[in-house]
Order: sequence, then C-alpha cells, then structure tokens
Amino acid sequence: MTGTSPADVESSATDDSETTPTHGLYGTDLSPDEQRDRLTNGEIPVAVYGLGKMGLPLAAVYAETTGNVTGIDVDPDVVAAISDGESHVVGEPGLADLVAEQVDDGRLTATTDGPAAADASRVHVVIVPTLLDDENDPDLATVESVADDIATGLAPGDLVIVESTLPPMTCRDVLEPHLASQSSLAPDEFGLAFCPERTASGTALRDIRGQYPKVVGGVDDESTRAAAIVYDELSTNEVHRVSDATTAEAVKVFEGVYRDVNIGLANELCQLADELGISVREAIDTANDLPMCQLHDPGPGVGGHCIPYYPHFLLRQTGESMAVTRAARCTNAEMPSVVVDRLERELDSAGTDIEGASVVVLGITYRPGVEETRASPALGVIDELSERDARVSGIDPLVDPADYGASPVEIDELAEESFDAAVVVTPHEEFDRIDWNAIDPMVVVDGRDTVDLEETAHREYALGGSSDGRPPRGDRGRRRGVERRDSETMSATTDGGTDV
Ligand SMILES: NC(=O)c1ccc[n+]([C@@H]2O[C@H](COP(=O)([O-])OP(=O)(O)OC[C@H]3O[C@@H](n4cnc5c(N)ncnc54)[C@H](O)[C@@H]3O)[C@@H](O)[C@H]2O)c1
Ligand SMILES: CC(=O)N[C@@H]1[C@@H](OP(=O)(O)OP(=O)(O)OC[C@H]2O[C@@H](n3ccc(=O)[nH]c3=O)[C@H](O)[C@@H]2O)O[C@H](CO)[C@@H](O)[C@@H]1O
Repeated sequence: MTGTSPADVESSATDDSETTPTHGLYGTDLSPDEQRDRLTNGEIPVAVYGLGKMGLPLAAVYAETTGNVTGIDVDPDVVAAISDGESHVVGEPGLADLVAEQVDDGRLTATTDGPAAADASRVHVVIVPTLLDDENDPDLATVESVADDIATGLAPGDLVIVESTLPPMTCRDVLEPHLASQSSLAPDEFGLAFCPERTASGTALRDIRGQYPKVVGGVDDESTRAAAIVYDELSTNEVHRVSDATTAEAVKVFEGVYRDVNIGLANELCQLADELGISVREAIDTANDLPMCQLHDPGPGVGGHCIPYYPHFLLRQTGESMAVTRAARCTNAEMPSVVVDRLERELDSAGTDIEGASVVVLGITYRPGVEETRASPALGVIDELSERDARVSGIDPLVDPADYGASPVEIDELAEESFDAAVVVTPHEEFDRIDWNAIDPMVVVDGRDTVDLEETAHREYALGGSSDGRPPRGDRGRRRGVERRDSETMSATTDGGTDV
C-alpha cells in the first residue's frame, strides 16, 4: 500500500497517458507486474456500484487493496453514512473499523452520482441485487440501470466486473450488448467478467479476502485475464478461471440451487417425524456421520434474497423441466403453511381454535442477526396466521414487526402478555434471554430446534424433533405409550402435551 491520494492518482494517470495507450487493464500492453503496480498504487480508479450488505465490504476491501475507490449507491442515507466513515451494515466483524480507516485515509469515497464515478473510473464493479418480478422471472432492471451509468463513462480498456448473481448468459447476451450500445464502444474495446460473490452475512470480510477460491469468467479470454489480475491482488486464495462468463454465472446459481434442493429434501424428511415417531433431526445428524451424506437442516422455510431466488434464474429460463429444482422450491415455499398447520393442530389439541387465537412470531428477518426480510419464512407464517384469522404479534430485535403485519412486542413484555401460542421462526441470540417459565403456558412451535421447554408447562412442538433425539412433542408420547406409527392418533390425541 502506498497511501497514494486520489489527487496524486489523477495527475499520475494523466502523465502516463502519453506513453500508455489505455489506462485500464483490458487489452493493455503493459506487463502483468506493471498492471498489478498500477492497480495497487491506485493509478486505476475503481468504482463499486451498490454499497449494501455485500457491496460495502467489497468496496472496503477494494479500497484497502487499491487505495482509490468510489462507492456508488442510490440511497443518499447510505452514501452520507459512508462519507462520514460509518458502516450502515451491522453484524460484520471488522467492517466498521475498515470503513472508518479507508474513508479517513481518502482511499474510499461514496457518491450517489453513478455517471460521474463511471467517468472517473477504469474498473467498474457491480454488486447490486438481482430480484424477481411478479411472475418470478429474473428482474434485471437494477443491474441494467447500473450498466447505463457505467456506459456513460465507459472508455476503451475499461474492465467491468459483475459480482451480482445473474442468470446464466446475462453477461454475454444482455450486458455486453447493452454496454456496447449505450457507450458506442465496440465489444472488444472493453472487458466484461463475471466474478461471483462467495460470501455470507457475518463473514463478509473474511470471505472476500480469500476464504474460498475466486471464480473468474470473462466474455472473452482477455476479460478473464484482466479480472484474474484484479482478484490475484484482492484475494489471498487462488483465482479459479473458468471457460467463460456463462460458466461463472452457472457456478454461482448452481451453488444456490444445490442448497435450496438439499434444504427442500430436509424439509420433506422432517415432515415424516410425526408419522415415524422419531426426531428426524437426530436421524439427519447421524446419517451425516458418513462424509458422502450432507443432509441439511429442516426449518420453517428458506429466506433471504439469494437462495430462494436463484432457482428461478434457471426455471422458466430453460426448455428443460427441472423437476427436482422445481419440487424443492415448492417444498421450501410451502414450509410456512406446514408450520401453521402444525400450530393449528396443536392448538386444536389444546382446545383452542386458531380463529381468534393470539400468536406471537419470534424472529421476522430471514436469518439471526441479519437485517433482511426479503422472502423471510416469517412473512409467510404471518400471512398464513392472518388468513386463518389468528391475532398475530411479532418480536424482532432488528426490524419493526408492525411493518410486516404483526403487532410489535418486546422480549421483556412477553411475560406480561398472555398468548395462545408462539412460533420460533428466526432464533436471534436476543431470544436466549427469554424466561419461558415466567410466561403463561401456551403452545410453542419451534421451527429451528432452539428452545427446550421440557422443564416448563408449555406445550412444545419441535418441527422435525430435536437434535438430542426428542421427537416433535418430546418424550411425552413415548412415556404415555402413544402408538408412534399412527399419525392420526398423534394428531388427534389431546393428552400428548402439557395442558395449556
Ligand atoms: N447478502 C448476501 O449474503 C450475499 C451473498 C452472496 C452474494 N450476494 C449477491 O450480492 C448482490 C448484492 O447483495 P447485497 O446483499 O449486498 O444487497 P443489499 O440489498 O444489501 O444492497 C444492495 C445495495 O444496492 C443499492 N442499489 C440499488 N440500486 C442501485 C443502483 N441502481 N445503483 C447503485 N446502487 C444501487 C441499494 O441501495 C443497496 O444499498 C446480489 O446479487 C446478491 O445475490 C449476496
Ligand atoms: C452458508 C452460506 O454461505 N450461505 C450463503 C447464502 O447465504 P444466506 O444468507 O442466504 O444463508 P443460508 O445459510 O444459505 O440460508 C438461507 C435460508 O435457508 C435456511 N436454511 C439454511 C440452511 C439449512 O440447512 N436449512 C435452512 O432452512 C436459512 O434459515 C435461511 O432462511 O447465500 C449466499 C448468497 O448467494 C451464498 O453466498 C451462500 O450460499
């Protein structure tokens, strides 16, 4: 790191212009070492478009590597916070300090002005979300709007790197023609490579800096080469060059589909727990003794703007039926209603009609500690409960349940209120301090195997059973000689749990 200031960079880039035909990395005739030097000296300005949960950590790592990064976001509050050296992304170890340091040193700046940043930058990194439209087709509008910004400043020799997850063929068939037509450059005058994020919330900096090999695939060989130069510097791990951008796009989507399909299988198996009278979680954990078996964890559904979205980047985009991917997606999407079915049955057994019952949902975000609610299973649970005319409350330390159709309750208020039931959807660590013994007995459906209510008066139903071997209703049925194989008996029995 040289600590070069942006002003130094500008003048050095100008001085070089007479001897170097292009300032960028694509199609340059500089040696690889000279390219690396220019990148790490800050002589190649970098723009990072999208400063969200992954974009801000990525921009910060680009800044610590190159010393000359402009971050762009459409949200003025995000830009204002970063300009003040503050991270608006919570739960990422080291990020607040890194952002403060990079901004303070003048290595990272932020703006809402995409075209101006594009004009000043020679490497453009895209890390905005790709969502779905109402028909579940990929919605490329945000990525294309960033491409419009980049195109206004795109110069010969520039390299565009896309880290946003994309449906395969998007770089080749959509973005390259889009950038070319909007910039009036020929496709072989600029580089375009897909280099997917292999990161997760909570470990973003570690992952970006090199936890896994970095996959790089360009629309042509020169784009792959140029992008590999960048990630050789950014990542401590190996750079895995694949044949082309479409292969790189497929790698990322396949990783997500693998996860969705395997969670779908776990969710299917977990629904056998009542009928078999076992803890399916115990069976899964034990099956996973074998390295060839990697069954996932069952739960109330699959949330976030990654895993539930990526299967749709293939479904309807191909002429193939994709029956396995489709079935898993359906199974996962139905889990919130499975959870509410179980809840309704347990309430029935306790003599309470779900219509008019008061139910509190624990955890609205899709993952503990991550402020993201897109596709959260909690939203499906709230919808299902509302459709069945239950009165729904919610607790979440990161978001306001009122924004999602549930009356807000604080953890400390739980004991003062009286609920017919609770559903654990997302086990934020704050829930560890709930004193269940201080709360009036109720039905508790635990979707995540995170509460043990055996020593309480609550009527617990653990989806799929507990890892320690307790079937969904604990040991009570076994102790009382309930016929485990008869699911009808199980669902109709009224003495299977503590009365509430
Ligand atoms: N979050 C994860 O765990 C994760 C992991 C791996 C990959 N990804 C992928 O990374 C990408 C980004 O995800 P994220 O979690 O950072 O998203 P995010 O929703 O947290 O942040 C997106 C940011 O982009 C900004 N933005 C929207 N439109 C813009 C525009 N036109 N120009 C500039 N900025 C704009 C938003 O204001 C927001 O700050 C997605 O493609 C996602 O699939 C995410
Ligand atoms: C572990 C990891 O690196 N993941 C990443 C993932 O991050 P993520 O934040 O989306 O988190 P996940 O852990 O995948 O969970 C998604 C949903 O599935 C539920 N779930 C999960 C596992 C399970 O066994 N049973 C479940 O029910 C869970 O509760 C949640 O609702 O997406 C990124 C984007 O591309 C990828 O980089 C990457 O795969």
